[in-house]
Amino acid sequence: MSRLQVKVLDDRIGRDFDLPQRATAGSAGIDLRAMVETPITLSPGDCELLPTGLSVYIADPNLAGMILPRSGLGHKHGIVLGNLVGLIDSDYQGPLMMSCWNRGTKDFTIEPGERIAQFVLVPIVAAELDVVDEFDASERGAGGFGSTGTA
Ligand SMILES: O=c1ccn([C@H]2C[C@H](O)[C@@H](COP(=O)(O)OP(=O)(O)OP(=O)(O)O)O2)c(=O)[nH]1
Ligand SMILES: [Mg+2]
Repeated sequence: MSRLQVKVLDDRIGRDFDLPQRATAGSAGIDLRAMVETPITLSPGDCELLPTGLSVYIADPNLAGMILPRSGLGHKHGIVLGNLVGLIDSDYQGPLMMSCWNRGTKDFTIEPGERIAQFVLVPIVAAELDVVDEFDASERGAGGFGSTGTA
């Protein structure tokens, strides 16, 4: 288990709402709460930047954070992320924000403290770019975008 530094920016966390945590011991993600002041209704197509009430400092450049949708909200209600996936740099120390997008067909109301997305830590391979004139030949070469067929 790794450690992650977190600042609580909203005093309702720890008082009215638990600090975000894993729903089960094996959960990959930590659910993030929408720390809005009042319920917010997203009409179909609406996208709002919502605070999590937290900032995190990952510190290790070999790690990054990702904010991902929750599958139940995404599949059943069309509530996903406006940036599809949020990527959190290891040196970012600002407020952790969620871009929340209603890609569905009905209004959806988010209550203060509702868990609407999840945070995961992932390893990063930081590569330097080596400029070359030719690549060593590979089996695929430049084929892509369906070049191998579907069967
Ligand atoms: O869903 C997100 C995505 C990003 N961030 C924060 C953390 C991240 O480290 C920073 C910058 O994100 P990114 O690099 O994706 O955005 P950018 O548009 O390239 O901004 P910048 O020029 O600041 O890098 O914004 C969030 O809080 N939530
Ligand atoms: Mg950037």
